[in-house]
Amino acid sequence: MSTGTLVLLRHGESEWNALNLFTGWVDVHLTDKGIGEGKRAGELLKEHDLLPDVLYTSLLRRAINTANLALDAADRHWIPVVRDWRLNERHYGALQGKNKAQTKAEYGDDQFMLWRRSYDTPPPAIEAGSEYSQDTDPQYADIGEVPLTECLLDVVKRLIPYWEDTISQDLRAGKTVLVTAHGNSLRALVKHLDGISDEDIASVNIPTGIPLRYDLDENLKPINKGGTYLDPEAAAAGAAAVASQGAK
Ligand SMILES: O=C(O)[C@@H](CO)OP(=O)(O)O
Repeated sequence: MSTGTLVLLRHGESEWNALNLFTGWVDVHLTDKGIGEGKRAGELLKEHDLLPDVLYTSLLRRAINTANLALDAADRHWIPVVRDWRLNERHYGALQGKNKAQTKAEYGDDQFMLWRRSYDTPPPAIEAGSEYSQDTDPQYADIGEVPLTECLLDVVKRLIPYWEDTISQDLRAGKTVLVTAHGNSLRALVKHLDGISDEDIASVNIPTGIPLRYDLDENLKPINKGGTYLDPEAAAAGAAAVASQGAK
């Protein structure tokens, strides 16, 4: 059987994306625009005859709800679903709930970029038990130690073993796999797939709500390096908008 097809989808715009707040593991809702993006993503899947056999999502409602909207629009609402915390967004530590523009103004461009896009420098840890910490959240009771902050390297360390054990196996079995997750958890996966260096990953940004298709060889290496967005123009505009967050 030939190797399956991978489709990555970042959730649609969330309420905290719209407010320009660092989000991480805070479980915020989609905006009306985000709901529309989820539906549009499903229409794109249908138009491109890219119909998933199985869905993987994080445990966060913005990814779960985006995937449900997309699959409903693509008439694939019935496929099996696997949800796992290892697909969660990067934990943003003490920055969770803080405004990006204010953080940039307060700490300066370099520190802001270091926290936001460096590979191995995590933001300061969030205080356990504080409003935007997940350390006492029953949702994560069985995962051992809930992170108090993460850099992208930490996400790679939790996500890639999971990828090897689960998603890869479905791809090797020839399935079309939809992974609905987050800006930074998908950056970790794209880094692994495309072999992007620790430095170059800083300039890779994933737009909300646009399916990104990867065709993989038998070693699960991309045949189309960087993948192919189903709406390339909207994806370029969306990625540029993510890159410039914090500017205002
Ligand atoms: O706030 C976040 O959790 C992420 C994704 O929205 O933001 P950033 O793109 O700044 O890493």
